[in-house]
Amino acid sequence: MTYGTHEVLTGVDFDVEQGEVVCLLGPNGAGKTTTIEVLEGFRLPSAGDVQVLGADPATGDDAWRARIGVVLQSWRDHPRWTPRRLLRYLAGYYAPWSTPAHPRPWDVDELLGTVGLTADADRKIATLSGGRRRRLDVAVGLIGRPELLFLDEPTAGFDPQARRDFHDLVHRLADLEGTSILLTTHDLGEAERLADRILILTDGRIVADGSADALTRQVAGTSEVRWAEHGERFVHATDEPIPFVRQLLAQHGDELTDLEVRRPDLEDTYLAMVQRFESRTPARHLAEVTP
Ligand SMILES: Nc1ncnc2c1ncn2[C@@H]1O[C@H](COP(=O)(O)OP(=O)(O)OP(=O)(O)O)[C@@H](O)[C@H]1O
Repeated sequence: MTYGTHEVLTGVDFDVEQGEVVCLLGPNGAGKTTTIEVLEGFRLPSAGDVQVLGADPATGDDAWRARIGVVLQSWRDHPRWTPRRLLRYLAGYYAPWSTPAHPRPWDVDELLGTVGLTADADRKIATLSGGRRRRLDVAVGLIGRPELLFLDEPTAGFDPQARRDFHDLVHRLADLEGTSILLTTHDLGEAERLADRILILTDGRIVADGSADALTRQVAGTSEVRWAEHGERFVHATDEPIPFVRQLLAQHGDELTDLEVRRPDLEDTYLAMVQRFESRTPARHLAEVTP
């Protein structure tokens, strides 16, 4: 994918299975939104092959579009309408595409309840807080009961309870309805909780693809052992935490008042992978210009 002469995506190759929750991670400007917009059919790719629900998004018709839900990173809503009116209006577009196997749209009252907007259903959208407007964005993405849902930073602005409720909703959609979900986020805890698979995009390429556990195992890093003894706290970095803890317990077991082993988590893994790739980039350029 290029914007003018600026190459933005150069190595993006992946499949998503039905019911899978895949999370696209990457630094600002890596190309996540561009990738999602190409898959949604909002942008025409400059080259390459894209199939979404069996069709090329560039030529997807209304029947194809009705099967897809989209929550954009920013969305211009209708400030003078109410959430209920907006959702009822949009719901009407999906009704013709309802089938016995896949009834559409979502019942508006039920959906308002699901995203926690019942109390705000009849307020003007302009008067809603940023987080509540974001919940409405999510409802707009869901109203057609999509088989495939694209979520671009869906929880930006959510309070902790709304975030937790949203995570439960994503699990329900994937596990109970078989909805496939591709989302971007900068919240690595969220990615770890939600994603069956994580793709890390850096500088237009996918540099890692796997479950949070598998990625963390790939970058087997140093663990930290923390303990407290006689009111004093200690920390020790080691690649072999188990022998170290065994020795610690054998020597000081009775005196320990606290003990914690912290293994590298997704955030450590993500930062290590992005740094590893970024530190390679200048070397690659150097190699290219060296005769
Ligand atoms: N309409 C556009 N015209 C020209 N360049 C663009 C356009 N949209 C995005 N870009 C460029 O493409 C690159 C990738 O942008 P994109 O928005 O896809 O990144 P992102 O990974 O989603 O970033 P963020 O995490 O900040 O949302 C950036 O260098 C950006 O400046």
